[in-house]
Amino acid sequence: MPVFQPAANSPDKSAAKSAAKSGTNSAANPTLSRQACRSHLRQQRRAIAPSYAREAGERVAHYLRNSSFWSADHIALYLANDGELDPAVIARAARSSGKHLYLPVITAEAMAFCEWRTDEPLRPNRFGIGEPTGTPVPPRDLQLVILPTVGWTARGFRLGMGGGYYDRFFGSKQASSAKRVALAYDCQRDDALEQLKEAWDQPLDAVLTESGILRLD
Ligand SMILES: Nc1nc2c(c(=O)[nH]1)N(C=O)[C@@H](CNc1ccc(C(=O)N[C@@H](CCC(=O)O)C(=O)O)cc1)CN2
Ligand SMILES: Nc1ncnc2c1ncn2[C@@H]1O[C@H](COP(=O)(O)OP(=O)(O)OP(=O)(O)O)[C@@H](O)[C@H]1O
Repeated sequence: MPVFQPAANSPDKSAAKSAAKSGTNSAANPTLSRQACRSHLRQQRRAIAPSYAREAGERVAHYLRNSSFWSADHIALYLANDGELDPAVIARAARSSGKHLYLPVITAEAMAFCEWRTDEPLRPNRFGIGEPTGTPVPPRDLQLVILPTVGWTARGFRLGMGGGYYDRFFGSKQASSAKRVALAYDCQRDDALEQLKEAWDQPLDAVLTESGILRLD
């Protein structure tokens, strides 16, 4: 049985601070800093043991089902890639409760969500992640969006893969009013990432990890 502990997150081990030490975290070049932090945090994420990952997937489904976020009937999530915390158990629980699920579908810059029907064949996007082939759902129809995460802070800042897809989705004119819950491991928390915040970064409603739900309201 894996042991679950709060993130070992001493300031010196933080991705943002180590990027600073290696000279990549200059305020003059926030893009480079983000890249350095992403690379460090993604490496850490990929190193998580499969048994820990499985238990974490069960735990986050348990926490979510016991939260007010579970009242949503239209839920966007993602197919795990690159060591991301896998929402598969959440997806199974949602399907057996009769909820509608949606997956991201990307074009060059934009992202929409299409319904993910049971047993529907998916088409890989340019990153090799499967996508449904139907019509995009109007963003206002989504009630809960579970976001893939590279890094997060206790104040609700999220660092993603760097495409800016989720920020553009939530920042767009027909913006979705869906609740935004980042799904991540405790070890992806690095409060020093706050320094990298930009005007376009969209706030989260909560962060869901193997330890519980951190609400940000
Ligand atoms: N599971 C999952 N689905 C998602 C996202 C995500 O972060 N996770 N996205 C969140 O926005 C969108 C896709 N964005 C992505 C951006 C970069 C890479 C990626 O693997 N990049 C490679 C470089 C590959 C290349 O340049 O061809 C890399 O950084 O190693 C994957 C997904 C929509 N779907
Ligand atoms: N609302 C927006 N309008 C225009 N450009 C944006 C917007 N949001 C993000 N971008 C662009 O997208 C790029 C990547 O953004 P960012 O580093 O925040 O991505 P991310 O949140 O890590 O990625 P993702 O959401 O795809 O996982 C930024 O450099 C910025 O130029």
